[in-house]
Amino acid sequence: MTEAIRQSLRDSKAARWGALGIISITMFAGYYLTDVMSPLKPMLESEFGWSSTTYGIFTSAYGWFNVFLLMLIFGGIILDRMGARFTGLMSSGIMVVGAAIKFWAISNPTLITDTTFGIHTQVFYASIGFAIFAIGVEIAGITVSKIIVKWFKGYEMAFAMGMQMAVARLGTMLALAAPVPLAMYFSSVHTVVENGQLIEKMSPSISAPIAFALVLLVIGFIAFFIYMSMDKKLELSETDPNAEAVKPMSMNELWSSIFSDLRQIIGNKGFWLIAILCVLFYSSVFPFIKYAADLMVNKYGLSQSTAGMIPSLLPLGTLFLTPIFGGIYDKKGKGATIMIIGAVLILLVHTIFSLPILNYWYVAVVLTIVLGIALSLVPSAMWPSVPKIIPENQLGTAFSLIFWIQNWGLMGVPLLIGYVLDKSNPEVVIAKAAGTEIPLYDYTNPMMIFAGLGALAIFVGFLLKREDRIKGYGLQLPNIQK
Ligand SMILES: NCCCC[C@H](NC(=O)[C@@H](N)CCCCN)C(=O)O
Repeated sequence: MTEAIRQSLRDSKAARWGALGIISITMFAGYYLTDVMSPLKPMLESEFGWSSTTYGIFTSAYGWFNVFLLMLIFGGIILDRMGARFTGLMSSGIMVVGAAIKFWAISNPTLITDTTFGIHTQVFYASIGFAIFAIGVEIAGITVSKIIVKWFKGYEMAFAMGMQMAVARLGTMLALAAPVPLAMYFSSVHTVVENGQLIEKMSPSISAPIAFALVLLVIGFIAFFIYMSMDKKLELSETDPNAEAVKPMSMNELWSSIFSDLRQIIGNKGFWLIAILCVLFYSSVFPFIKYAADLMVNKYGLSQSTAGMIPSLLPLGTLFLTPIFGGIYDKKGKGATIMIIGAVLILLVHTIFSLPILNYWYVAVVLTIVLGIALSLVPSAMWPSVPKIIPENQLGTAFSLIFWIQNWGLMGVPLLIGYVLDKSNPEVVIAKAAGTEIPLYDYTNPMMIFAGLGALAIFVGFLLKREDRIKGYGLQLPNIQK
């Protein structure tokens, strides 16, 4: 046994970090497409006539198929049964298809005037594309998590997860900073009649940043092909030539193994606490990112072209901090405590954002940086804690269930925020309908919702710490085995 472990490919530092580098490219591209529309919200409103509710519908599409069609859960089951190579290739292919549909919808001006199922046809197809893409990016996320456990267990696992998340956040950062400059760079000039006069108008190309995403996703798809050969080598290096071949399962055995896995996972209280903490935490960060640029325009008086800059600082801090906190967890432990501190920061930041005072851009910068620290703390400890609660052969299913629960929040919260924003600002809705000058949105209520999620996350964090004490999961212990 010891001999077999010593000869495994994952014992080579270069091999495991090389594998991580390759799969990180796929996730980088996925995260870029996920948030590419955020800084474009004001443009979508002015160019295509979207409202905040429309934008909320589009954004919530991320969870439609994952949540209602249980795509994520199927993805986890497929991952545990078919393996990382098949699932990774399938999911990165789905990402490309979804992004292509979204690109087609956004770049097709003939869709602007019609409606489908009661919504703007353009929004409908863009949302369908985004929903398909989201199946891919979420299943790719769980696949990558399982791949990291496979290569790094007993080694620097939290650090590796932190590094992968850092590269993915680079994608988020690019998505917040690049789309407006890209849309402006590819803008076109056309002549319109206004007040009886012919005037030249600049129209930004909203589809250009999405075309860029499509190119990145194709590169990510190709990168996964390269990873597949490494995965095969890893498996060969760990296969015992004298071991008997595994007997294929009958259909009945397959179903009963799936149900037995599901039963064991959902009967585990630690799993539920991690999943609830996950949905509360992520719902107070990722949906916030979707509105952050708009918040900067409306609360802090920034121009549309610079508004994405401050939110892009959020992932910037996480690039360095997530691996650092992951490294601390690997060496010193204290996973539950790290998650609680992150949740406290969330509450603090969103409470200050909700106050109708301190409307200075530099306050927004400081708050965004602190939010970035929270976005480093919680994930750096949360994800490497899952393998301490769930056995490796059920990890794909467990990650997929956690992501599934999280997706309820990623889908519901942006929709809720868009709705609350329109409801709390009827004068904006009226002005848009009348075509008069649009007043600023008041973001107090949406930000209070985000703060409330942070408060609940702190509570659940303490429950998790208590459960860890009772069950001895080892969340407060280091990951590296000496
Ligand atoms: N190895 C940990 C993987 C989880 C990383 C986590 N991603 C998610 O939670 C996704 N379900 C949602 C991604 C949304 C992308 N903006 C993360 O912290 O990114």
